[in-house]
Amino acid sequence: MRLFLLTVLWHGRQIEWMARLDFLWQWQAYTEKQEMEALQQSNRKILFNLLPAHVACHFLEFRNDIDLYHQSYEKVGVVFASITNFQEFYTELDGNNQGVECLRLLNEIIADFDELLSQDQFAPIDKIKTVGSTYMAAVGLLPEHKIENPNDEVFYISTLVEFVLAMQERLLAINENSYNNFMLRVGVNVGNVVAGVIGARKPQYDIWGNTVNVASRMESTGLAGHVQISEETYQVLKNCPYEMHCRGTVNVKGKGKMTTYLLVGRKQSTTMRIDEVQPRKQGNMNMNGFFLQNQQLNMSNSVEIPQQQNIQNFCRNFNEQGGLSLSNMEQGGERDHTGENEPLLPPPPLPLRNITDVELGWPRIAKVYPSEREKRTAPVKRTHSDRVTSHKDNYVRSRSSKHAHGAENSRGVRGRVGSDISLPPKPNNHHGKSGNIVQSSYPPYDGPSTQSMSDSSSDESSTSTPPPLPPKDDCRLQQATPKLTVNDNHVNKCPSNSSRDSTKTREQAIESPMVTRSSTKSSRSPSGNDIRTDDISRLDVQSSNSNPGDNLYHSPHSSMRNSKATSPIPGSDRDTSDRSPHCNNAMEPPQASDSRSPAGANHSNNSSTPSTCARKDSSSQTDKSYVLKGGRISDFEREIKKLLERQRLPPVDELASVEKVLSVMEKFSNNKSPPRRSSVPEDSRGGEPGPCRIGLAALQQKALKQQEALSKTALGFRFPVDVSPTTSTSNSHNNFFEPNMRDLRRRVRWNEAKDSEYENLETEEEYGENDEEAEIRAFEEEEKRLMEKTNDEVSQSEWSDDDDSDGANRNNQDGDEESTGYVTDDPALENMSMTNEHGLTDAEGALSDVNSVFAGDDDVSISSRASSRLFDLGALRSVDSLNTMLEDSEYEFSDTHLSNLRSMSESIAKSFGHPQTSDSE
Ligand SMILES: Nc1ncnc2c1ncn2[C@@H]1O[C@H](COP(=O)(O)OP(=O)(O)OP(=O)(O)O)[C@@H](O)[C@H]1O
Repeated sequence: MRLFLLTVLWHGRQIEWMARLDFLWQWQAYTEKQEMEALQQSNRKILFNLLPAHVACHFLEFRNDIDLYHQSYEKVGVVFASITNFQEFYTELDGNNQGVECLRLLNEIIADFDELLSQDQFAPIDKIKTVGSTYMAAVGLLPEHKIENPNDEVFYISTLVEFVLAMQERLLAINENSYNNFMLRVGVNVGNVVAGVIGARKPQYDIWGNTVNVASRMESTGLAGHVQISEETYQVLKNCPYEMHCRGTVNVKGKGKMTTYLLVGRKQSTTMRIDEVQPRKQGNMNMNGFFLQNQQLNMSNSVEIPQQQNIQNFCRNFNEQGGLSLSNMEQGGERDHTGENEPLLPPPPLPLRNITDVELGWPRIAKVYPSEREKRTAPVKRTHSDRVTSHKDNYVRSRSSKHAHGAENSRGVRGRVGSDISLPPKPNNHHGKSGNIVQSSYPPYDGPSTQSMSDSSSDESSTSTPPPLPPKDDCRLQQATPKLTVNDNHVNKCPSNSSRDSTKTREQAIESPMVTRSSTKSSRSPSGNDIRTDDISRLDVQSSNSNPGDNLYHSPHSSMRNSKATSPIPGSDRDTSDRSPHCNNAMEPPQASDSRSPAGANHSNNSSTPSTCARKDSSSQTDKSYVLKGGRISDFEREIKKLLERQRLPPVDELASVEKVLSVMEKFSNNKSPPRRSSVPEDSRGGEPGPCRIGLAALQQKALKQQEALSKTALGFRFPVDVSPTTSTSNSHNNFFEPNMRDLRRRVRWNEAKDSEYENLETEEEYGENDEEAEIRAFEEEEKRLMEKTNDEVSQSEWSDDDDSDGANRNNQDGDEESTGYVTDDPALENMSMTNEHGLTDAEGALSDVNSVFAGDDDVSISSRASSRLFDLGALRSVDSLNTMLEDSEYEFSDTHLSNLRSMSESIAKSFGHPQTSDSE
């Protein structure tokens, strides 16, 4: 009994042990099977990734078949797409991990292209490989998407083109996110190929043949950003809604000259609504049905890896039924990709190849294809974006957030195919411009504003098209218009006014910042604005009686006061005549107008010692003045002093005559002015010479004398007497001013550099007399400079034709001469100083001479006034302001005189050179 019990116990233990062992074996077998299946799945994935499904099935079925797998195709579309400038982008540096970062970006680009293939519409396309940055794909290789008739050919080749355009869009999106400018150069060809798999290890599926070679040549000989197609491809696509242009003959290596075409993009008219497609349906086949069929096919075919299906059954079905079909896919359980709500429309299971050209209405096929949004209603499928790194995902997400073609929507967004189909394709402007990728990658030119242009063009006073200057120049360009209008009399007090009131500034006319600031119509004093008969008469009388040198150093202070005073103080001029120029230049501290003593006393004080001037720099106005003059007053003053001493100036009275000034002016102008003879006598207007013409006559006589002596002229230096009222026409104005427009524009540009200097003076109400005082100093400074220049010329005893060149040489020789910032491309003007950094321009000074003549101060003669620029700043006017003044005045100034005055001013402005200022000296 005891033995029996032991036996039973031992047997039970044996059974338990066997059971346990069996369990372990079974568990081990199970786990190993699971692992094997997982590995098998993985291998299948890899295989189906490496090879097309049908080729993979071939190798899975005939594992031991080592023969070459090959298959010939009659029609295949081949595309080569190369990122042309990736080589420039790729660099192996430490900063980019020896080029890894560059490759990372390339990988993302290629992955994006691959991702396109996961879209249903591009299911017929088979990626072949990538060679560097060249993407190679083909259509018509898959058994279910063979091109067997012309209709298929159009359809599939167009699909290939759509894929190319989608690639371009993707690349454009990548460029926008990566701040690159990658461009795609694409070549497409159609023809027969041989496909096969090469290699026992790492087998590679490839296609060969002349078609492939030509496609590659289309790419290599193509243009960046364009799609070059062969003649054969064009014949296929010629009825498709693509914009194609014949490029001509391209010399292809090994092929000779080939006619190629550039496929620019889709035609805009291809944006077709679904209701436009409906009439194209025939029988029970309509576009919706066609589309649905393709949807189903594509969705099925897109699942290249039959993971849930026995591979042998899959391959058997595949081979028996001639490839993937809808039924195959349905049997294979791939229908779940369509979703339960998908097939709302009756699915017409007609084969695609039965669709005729008319049925397809191909030109619409590409657009009838679901838009990107519709495509994303496709079955959920892991795309490349799911497999790439998180960086890639972030990149794609960020890009998708900016573009409608984001990658997120392609995942997990399931929709009703029928409803999607029934909806018209989403208008895709991006597609519409896809052919212009290059163009669209650049921002549109933002030209000048319409307002600005219209304003400029509408200004009838403009006689020449202004160059594309900044808008700020507009108002200044207008000032150069020869036609004097009432609006021209508005004064551009300072550039800042331009920004404040653009409308007004366009009407502003300035000759120079200095002149115009003092020639405000509204602020002009009556004495300054109106030329009275008695004033002119006194001018004329004084021109013949007064000593021209008396007022050489007449301070503008006194001039200003004299102009305002009913009775001038001649003594003041003499008091200031021997004054040191230091006190007369722009650095002289201004004094409050209300606190000024009478002119003579004041100037006596000022002229006492130069140090007196310096001691008066305590006022805020003085500080402002210093700022205005760039803080270089002392240098300029010192230089003038040196120059005067060095050149041993002749007596100032000799230089102060109007003849000298005119000769200087004419001499400068003669170098550039065309010969102009004054054929009109002073009294050409008939009747008695008006008081105003008395002043002019004085100038004319002087000028005529010089003109007769000098045969050379340039630039149309014209004296007031030059044109009679009867011969004065607008043409004469234009003829004269047109050559000067460029100079004036240059001058305007230069004046812009001084804008900031005048901003503080723009408000006359705020600064009041300070502006005038600053101008007074500026004119005094200019006076000295002009005197210095005159002395230089006088020291040569005779004017020579190469004055300008001499002046230019002098300027050039002074290496320490400061740049004025004036830039010109005109060699003749290169060395011609238009402005003085510290003060007025020469032209302004000369213009002030003319103004002084018209201002007609009683206490000074014309000659002295002209030479020493003793003029009232209140009376200092631009030609435009003179025009207004004359229009309002009782005197009948002809337009001719005005134009001549203006011409003279312009000529002077063009003729005088820079002052030679030097820090080193
Ligand atoms: N299967 C292919 N994959 C990639 N490129 C190909 C393929 N077949 C041809 N090409 C490319 O097509 C181009 C034309 O080839 P082809 O045989 O006509 O001239 P080739 O003398 O070989 O070209 P190359 O002088 O550029 O080497 C070649 O640059 C080649 O790289």
